[in-house]
Amino acid sequence: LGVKMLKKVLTLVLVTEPRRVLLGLKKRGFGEGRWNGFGGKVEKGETIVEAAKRELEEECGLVSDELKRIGLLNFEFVEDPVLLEVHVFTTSLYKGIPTESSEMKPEWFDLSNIPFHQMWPDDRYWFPLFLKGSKFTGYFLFQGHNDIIKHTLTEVDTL
Ligand SMILES: CSc1nc2ncnc(N)c2[nH]1
Repeated sequence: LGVKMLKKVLTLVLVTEPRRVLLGLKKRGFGEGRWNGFGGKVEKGETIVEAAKRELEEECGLVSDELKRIGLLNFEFVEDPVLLEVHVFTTSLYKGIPTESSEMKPEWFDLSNIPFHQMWPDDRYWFPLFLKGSKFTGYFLFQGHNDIIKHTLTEVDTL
């Protein structure tokens, strides 16, 4: 059996206002054409939270001092020996105006109108937990980028 060796630590930030959430349309690369949260890799010498704040500003121009940890998601792709460990954050406290970047085109979505058909398929599972304010941990095994062949998802009190 192929042993899953590599682990990539990534961040994902969901910016909310009372009745809407900010998502970014990925313009190129991994997840292109899907509405994503904002985030990316954790560089050497920065903490996970620092990375989340940096990526948020780089990808849509928003600066937030206060990110709240809400989830830990692990993704595996059967074709690829890298485990993605994604630290999920949310904030409603930020400065700036969502601005298109080379990576992302930001747009606000009403909470009753999340474009799940144009998002990563795992979102349908954990977004409802995020929207009701739960903390969660999950694991999703993908076949390609569209099919989830196995998953676990647990609401937790502490991460
Ligand atoms: C690789 S699986 C994945 N699900 C996601 N949901 C929302 N935003 C992302 N960047 C996501 N990546």
